[in-house]
Amino acid sequence: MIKVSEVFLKMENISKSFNKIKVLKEVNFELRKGEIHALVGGNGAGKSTLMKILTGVYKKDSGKILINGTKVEINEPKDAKANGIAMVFQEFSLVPTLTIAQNIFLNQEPKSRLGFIDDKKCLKRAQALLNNLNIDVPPAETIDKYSVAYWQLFEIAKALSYNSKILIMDEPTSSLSESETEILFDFMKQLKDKGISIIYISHRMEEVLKIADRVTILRNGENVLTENSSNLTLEQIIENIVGRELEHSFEWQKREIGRKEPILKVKNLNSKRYNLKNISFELYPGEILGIAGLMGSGRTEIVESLFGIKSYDSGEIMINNKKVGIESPQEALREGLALVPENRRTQGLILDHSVKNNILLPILKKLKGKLFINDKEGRNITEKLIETMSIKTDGINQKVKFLSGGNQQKVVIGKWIAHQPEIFLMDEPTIGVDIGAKTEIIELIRSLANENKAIIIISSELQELMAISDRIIVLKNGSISRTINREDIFSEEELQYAIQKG
Ligand SMILES: Nc1ncnc2c1ncn2[C@@H]1O[C@H](COP(=O)(O)OP(=O)(O)OP(=O)(O)O)[C@@H](O)[C@H]1O
Repeated sequence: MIKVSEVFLKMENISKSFNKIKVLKEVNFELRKGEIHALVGGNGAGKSTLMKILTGVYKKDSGKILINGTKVEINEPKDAKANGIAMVFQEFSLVPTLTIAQNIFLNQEPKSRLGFIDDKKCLKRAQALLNNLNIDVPPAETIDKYSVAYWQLFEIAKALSYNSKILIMDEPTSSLSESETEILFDFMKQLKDKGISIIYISHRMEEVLKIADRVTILRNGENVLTENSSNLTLEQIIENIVGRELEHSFEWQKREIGRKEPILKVKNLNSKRYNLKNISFELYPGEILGIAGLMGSGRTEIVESLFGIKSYDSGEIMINNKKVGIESPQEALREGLALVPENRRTQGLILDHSVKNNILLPILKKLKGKLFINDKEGRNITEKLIETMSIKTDGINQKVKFLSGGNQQKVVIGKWIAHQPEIFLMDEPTIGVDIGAKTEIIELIRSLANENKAIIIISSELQELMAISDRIIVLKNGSISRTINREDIFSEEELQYAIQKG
């Protein structure tokens, strides 16, 4: 066992500005050998920027970095790699059709003397690495046979393949189920015992308290606290992140819904390709319907089928008692649906466009005056949304790619709110969103429902699902195993049990 005390990495007085705006203000951060150190903070607090400086993606304006007491210069990614610093990517960079070994050594394949890729050497090295990490899988197998939790482990193995001593993990559990998270946490504890230090970025505070030895909180580019996690409570962490008491909470409120005529009826939806079996349910105006289930249970497939992204073999979708045959997102929009997708980077935003253009995109037609687009109205809508959703941006013309992850997510939601659909489909709408904004988004969804909008929400965060849903559909292997009124569920554990057992 490594004794967690030796300071391994020190970042001293790190400052960084973008366009004269200081996003890091003399930040100090320290990492011990064999330590799991959580780096937390609100959206735009500066976590990623600090880590991008450590990994050589951005250059710091001032401050210094020391490893084992010696000052190091990290000016580009290869300097970070040479100093044993590796980032585990949240958006997986693995290729499903390649083997575990090929994925681990992708772009750094062992070569034969003649310069060809040496598959045997690759397999042997992968086996040694996997053995060392106690990952019991055959390296010659393709990775598509494994669950996302294992993909995470392969990503970590890949990061460790060049002898990294510091691992940076950015929201690693956001697409993992509870049991998969356990697999990852056990693995992280093993790495810790091997003397590897982990910087753990997360917006899930219960997990932070569970896995981290110490916690550093950034707020508005400043380090406001570094403390042993055993000395901290959940409330203290949240208060320091937000800088004030939370305005809203995760408490469930019973809402009255007039269940006369459903706005949406789904009857016997089947899809062999996407493994959906006899999906039938109804959604009422003003209702928030939660969808719970494990990864791969068919949650995303249902909303994508409704939105015309995925096709289905048989079944019926009715909106306002009229049968619809939605075959594309454009048709779905016309029928009054909107989807906040799970993967905002590829499906939700045009990163090179401004906040304003992204928000106005779905309503451009509505804004078109006789000859030109009504710019003033567009600006007003955008400014109002930025304010109500507390989107942290330099202005309405800032390119979305320069916003922090959580603020990008708010833009995705904002753009569909501006569109004012009758039916909202939301797939993990608060992934990457900080705790303060999460409660605000929950409140916002409630107010949409109070305006009689109908909402379907998928979330793997049960606390969130319990806080917001009026009814919950539980999915198992592509079928609805149960539909439960929220008032009949008394604890998160009960819902967890229903999800696992069906
Ligand atoms: N390349 C850039 N150009 C301009 N501004 C930037 C750039 N990168 C980051 N910023 C700004 O710096 C601030 C800090 O962003 P950063 O991504 O570090 O936040 P974060 O704490 O990681 O947030 P999140 O939890 O949302 O991921 C934000 O206001 C962001 O808009």
